[in-house]
Amino acid sequence: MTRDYSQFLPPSASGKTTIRERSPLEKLGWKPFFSQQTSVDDLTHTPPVRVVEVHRSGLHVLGEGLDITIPPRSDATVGDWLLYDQLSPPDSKVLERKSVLERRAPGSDRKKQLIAANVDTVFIVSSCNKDFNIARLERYVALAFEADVTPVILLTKADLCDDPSPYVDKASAISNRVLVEVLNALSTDPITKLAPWCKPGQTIAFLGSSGVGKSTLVNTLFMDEVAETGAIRDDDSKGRHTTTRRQLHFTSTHCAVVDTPGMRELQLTDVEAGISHLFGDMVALAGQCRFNDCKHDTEPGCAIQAALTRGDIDPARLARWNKLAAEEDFNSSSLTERKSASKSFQKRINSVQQKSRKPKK
Ligand SMILES: Nc1nc2c(ncn2[C@@H]2O[C@H](COP(=O)(O)OP(=O)(O)OP(=O)(O)O)[C@@H](O)[C@H]2O)c(=O)[nH]1
Ligand SMILES: [Zn+2]
Repeated sequence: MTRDYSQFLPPSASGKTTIRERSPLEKLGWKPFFSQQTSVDDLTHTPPVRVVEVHRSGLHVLGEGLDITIPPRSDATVGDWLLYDQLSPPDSKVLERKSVLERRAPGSDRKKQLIAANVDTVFIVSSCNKDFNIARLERYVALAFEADVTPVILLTKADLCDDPSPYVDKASAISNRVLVEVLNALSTDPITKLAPWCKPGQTIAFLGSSGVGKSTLVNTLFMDEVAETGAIRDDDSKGRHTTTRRQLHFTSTHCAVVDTPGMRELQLTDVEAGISHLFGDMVALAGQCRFNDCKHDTEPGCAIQAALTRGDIDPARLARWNKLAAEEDFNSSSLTERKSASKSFQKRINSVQQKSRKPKK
C-alpha cells in the first residue's frame, strides 16, 4: 500500500504551495485579535487604519486604499489600530492593544508616555563596549515582559570588540526566557539573525541608548537609508540623539519596524509584573520569608538572606532587584505619596547602594 505523506512535507518538497496572498490590512499587521473587536458593520463604516507616524500636527495612518493624516490625539501612538470615522476623524475609535510600550516621562509631571503599540518583538540593543550595562538591560526586559512583548537582546559592534563572549554570557544570564544575538549591525548579520522575528505581519521595535546602533539596524534591514544615523563620540561611547520622530516602516516582506528616539532616561512605570517575572527566583524566595513585609535586611527567618549566606544568589543581582523594585514603587505612586515617600526612597536606594558596594566575603 502506498501512502501519501505529502501533507507532512514542506511546501516546496510536496510541490504544493501553501503561501497565501496577504490582504492589504494583514500586510500592515492586522490580526484576528483586532478583527475580533469589530463587526462587519464597523468594518464597512469605519475602516481600520494603522498609525504609522506621529507628528505634532497629526497622525499619519494607513488602511486599505487609505493614506491620510488625522488630527493629533494623545491616546494613540505609533502601531495603534483605529476605526477611522470618515465623517468625524477625531472620533475614530482606538482598538484594544495587543501590547503597549510605555515610559514615565522625564520632568516634573512624569506623565505616562506611549512609546509604541501592538509590537510583537522588542529588540533590546546594547553594544559590546562601555554602553553595556546589565541593570539597564534588565529594565528594558522588565518593560517588555510587562508590555507582553517578546524581548530579544541584540549586542551590536561585535566587530569592534576582540571577544564579545563575556558580554554574551552576562546578557544570557539575565533570563532564560530571553534570547541573545551578537552581531555587526553594519554587515548583513541583522538580516539573517533577526529573520525569525521579522516575519510578514509582525511588528518589531528597537530599544536602547543613543548610539548603540538602532537606526543602523533599521537601515540594514531595509538595505536603505530610512533612518538617519549619527557618528559616535569616541571618548565615552555615547552617541548623539539622531532619531526624533516615532515611525513605523514596512520591509518588502511586510514586517513593520518601529523606529523610536533614544531613551537614555527610561524610567519604569507600573511594571511590577514585569519585574516579578524577570526576578521570579527572588520573588519565590521572598515568599518563603517568615514575615510578609520582610525587607530582607535583618529580619529573622529571611529566606533571601539565608540564600545569600549559602551563596545561592548573587548579591549584585539582589541589589539590582531591590533598586528596580524601589524605583517601580516610587514611579507608580501618586505625587502626594511620592513626596512623603521621597525621603524613605532615597534612604532605601542609599542602603541598597552601600550593600552592593560591600565586598563579597
Ligand atoms: N562598527 C560598527 N559600528 C556600528 C555598529 N552599530 C552601529 N554602529 C555605528 O554607531 C553609530 C551610531 O549608530 P546609530 O544607528 O545612529 O545609533 P542609534 O542607536 O540609532 O542612536 P540614536 O538614533 O541616537 O538613538 C553609527 O556611526 C553607526 O555606524 C556595529 O555593529 N559595528
Ligand atoms: Zn526576607
